[in-house]
Amino acid sequence: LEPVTSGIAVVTALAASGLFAGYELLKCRMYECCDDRWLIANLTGMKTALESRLHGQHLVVDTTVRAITGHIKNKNPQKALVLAFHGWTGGGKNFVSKIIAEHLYHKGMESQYVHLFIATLHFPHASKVETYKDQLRTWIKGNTTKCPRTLFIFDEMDKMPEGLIDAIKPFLDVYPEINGVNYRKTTFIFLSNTGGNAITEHTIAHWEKGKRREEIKHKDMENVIILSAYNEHGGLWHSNIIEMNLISSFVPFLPLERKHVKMCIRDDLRAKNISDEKITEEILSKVADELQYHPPSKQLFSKSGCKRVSQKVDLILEDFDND
Ligand SMILES: Nc1ncnc2c1ncn2[C@@H]1O[C@H](COP(=O)(O)OP(=O)(O)OP(=O)(O)O)[C@@H](O)[C@H]1O
Repeated sequence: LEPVTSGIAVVTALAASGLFAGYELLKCRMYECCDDRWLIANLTGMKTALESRLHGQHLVVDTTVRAITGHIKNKNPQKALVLAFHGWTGGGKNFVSKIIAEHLYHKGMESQYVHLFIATLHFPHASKVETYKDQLRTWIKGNTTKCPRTLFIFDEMDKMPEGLIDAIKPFLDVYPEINGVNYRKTTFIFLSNTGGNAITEHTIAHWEKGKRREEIKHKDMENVIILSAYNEHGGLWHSNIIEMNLISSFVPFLPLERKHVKMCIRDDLRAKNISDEKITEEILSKVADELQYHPPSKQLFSKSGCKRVSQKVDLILEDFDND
């Protein structure tokens, strides 16, 4: 009887594992899994979307696309990808993060493999920095274990308790693995307003020399940002992550000019189903006039970038309804 019993056991085990594999396959068709079906890596689409939807940020498109493409295409990257987005409010840092998420994950920002931390929401008390450090390490470890290609976005880095981000330094370094977890395929994006003033000053100096905005080089701006991020108070202040060169790329967001604001206004009107023939230069100017520009003597850049555009457009939508 013995060979028969063991034979039955083998068949049962095989059937069970077959059933389980079938169930997993079916489950991953319907629900998000950490596989190629859901981790779409649409790099061409990402480039096209950034080129067509992001206005006035030539340095961002270039550096971001290159860094992400290099990291994703490398089957065995040496370390996690760490991008530091710096610039004034409303220049598109969150917007770009969203575009990246949408082209790397089928479910975009809704993906369970995309995590957004907002400093004032998740880490509001400087006195609790030690607790936050433990929570952050546990959270990142748990999520990277679930899916190695996870995206972590940290918004408001400038408002993050100082020293906190250094807790994740080992995850950003070149270790093959830490306690059995490999962090090298993860991507971290840090969003920050630090460096915004320095970027603006540099952009004004460039403009005063009569040069085109598109001639501003990433290399010049990168040094400007590193100094500001390290010396201005905020999450990266005197950070080991900068000292140890663990940031793969510092990405400068330039202050937006009136002409870029007008492009954002046009996008917003189109998104609100206003037809192109109704979007006149007069309308664009009318909305653009609602925003504030500086420096006072030159009125070059929108103080809030494109951030308040949608609200301002809402104010004139009634004019279209009455047409
Ligand atoms: N360069 C841009 N091109 C096109 N649209 C933009 C650009 N910058 C901002 N926008 C629009 O303005 C909105 C607000 O911008 P966003 O939240 O990305 O700015 P931010 O740089 O993250 O600001 P903050 O530093 O205040 O968080 C975006 O959702 C987008 O619609």
